[in-house]
Amino acid sequence: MSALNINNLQNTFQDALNFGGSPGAVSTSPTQSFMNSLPQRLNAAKQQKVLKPFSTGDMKILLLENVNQTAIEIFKQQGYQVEFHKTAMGEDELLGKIKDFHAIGIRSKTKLTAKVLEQAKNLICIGCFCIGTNQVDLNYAADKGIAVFNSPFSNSRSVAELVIAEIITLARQLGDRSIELHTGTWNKVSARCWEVRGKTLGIIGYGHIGSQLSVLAEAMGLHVIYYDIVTIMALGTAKQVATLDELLNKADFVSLHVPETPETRNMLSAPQFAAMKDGAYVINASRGTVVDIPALVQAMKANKIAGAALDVYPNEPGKNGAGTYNDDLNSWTSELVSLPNVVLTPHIGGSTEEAQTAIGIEVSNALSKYINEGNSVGAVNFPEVSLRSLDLDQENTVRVLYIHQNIPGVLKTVNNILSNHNIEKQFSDSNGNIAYLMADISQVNQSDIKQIYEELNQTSAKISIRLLY
Ligand SMILES: NC(=O)c1ccc[n+]([C@@H]2O[C@H](COP(=O)([O-])OP(=O)(O)OC[C@H]3O[C@@H](n4cnc5c(N)ncnc54)[C@H](O)[C@@H]3O)[C@@H](O)[C@H]2O)c1
Ligand SMILES: O=C(O)[C@H](O)COP(=O)(O)O
Repeated sequence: MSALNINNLQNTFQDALNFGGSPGAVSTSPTQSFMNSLPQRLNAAKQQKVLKPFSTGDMKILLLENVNQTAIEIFKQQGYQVEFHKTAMGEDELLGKIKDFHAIGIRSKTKLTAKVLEQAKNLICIGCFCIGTNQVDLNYAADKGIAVFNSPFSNSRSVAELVIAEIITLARQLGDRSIELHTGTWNKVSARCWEVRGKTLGIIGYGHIGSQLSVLAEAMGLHVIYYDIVTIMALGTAKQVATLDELLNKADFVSLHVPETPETRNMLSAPQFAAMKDGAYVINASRGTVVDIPALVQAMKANKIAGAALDVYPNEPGKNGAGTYNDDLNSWTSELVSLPNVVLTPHIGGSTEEAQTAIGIEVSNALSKYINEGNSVGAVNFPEVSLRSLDLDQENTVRVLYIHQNIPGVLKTVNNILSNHNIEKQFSDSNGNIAYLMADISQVNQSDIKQIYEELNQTSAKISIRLLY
């Protein structure tokens, strides 16, 4: 049994991968019970037999940003070579390195730009071991036939819990009282300190995190309103409002939970702060570009905004350590840190043991299934294609993975090439400019394989081909 992994960029037979073992599937689920049973799940995932390349030692995976150890264990279990780094990598370092790897695992700091991906001649897939995927040029990756996976909700609860803590922290000025005592000042005050019961929380973006936050906030007696670009079912007694301005006019606490997009850039800036209630609070644990920080600083200096909790920033350091967060990265840092009732955290919304373990398992399994079987379910930039595992008991069966431009006539051409064999099963789907065909063909002799590859490689719509057998 062997498999060809042929990348269109080189137009050569690049890797010869084989696979053996019994077909199987590793499934994950994001529920609380899933999180509670993580150790058992990890063991199960490790023990489960999956289709895997025979020469797994050829697969090279680069893991950055201290991706959870569970991922390393699962990749090693597959037999892949793993290179692990605790920090993010800058563009120059990536440009020199990425061409050697078949897969890369990152979190929110490493930028996979078109310039970097252009050098990624061997890259099959990218794993974002987090929710956000804005750090990857998703369209460019798709155009190159590189599938991108993430973990859509494994850290949602962790972020929602952090925001709950911040709502009370801001209402009671806990950050300032703590700093004062740390520096020797006893300052027992009740002025402008409030209970949160009966206050209104305005949630911008009612997705996985926003809706989870809604449930927790109502349990503490907050009234919840939310604004979203799509109509979403309210949980509990929360109410969707029609406009952002309506939310800003009514909320005592405003918490942002939108992705980084062109539309969300500076979503809260001077006009939005002006529209908020006097003495309102702002919480941003989404992306640093969503809040115009200089405008926030002005609104706080004018006593319009009574406090802010920020977990994310327009420029974030790629590693931990003193001096990494300073005016070199963000020109407004010194003004922000000098304001009262400002809570600053270093992008830790999703940084809990539970979330990181769950993400490690989920994303490494998704990447393994894509590498070993071609299964792209869960990809964020790519057609989602899956076939049940290849029947390894059946002799002379080959799985064809053909990624191509989404233009008319391609399936006819490809099926013509495959037509001398028996097409056991086939699935094709498209997403924008990209289409992906997966087919299991039987009655294929060793000598046919090279010919199939060469004929597929001649097709003008081809982006990349892998043959698993
Ligand atoms: N601080 C952290 O550590 C941390 C952790 C996880 C996620 N995040 C960030 O939080 C974001 C939200 O996460 P999620 O899992 O809830 O995402 P999600 O996709 O489940 O929800 C996002 C919601 O925002 C809405 N939305 C999009 N554009 C909007 C706009 N212009 N106006 C109003 N609503 C809009 C969407 O319709 C959706 O309902 C992520 O994209 C990520 O950037 C940060
Ligand atoms: O997108 C996410 O999931 C969060 O921003 C967390 O990112 P991190 O894994 O880099 O902490």
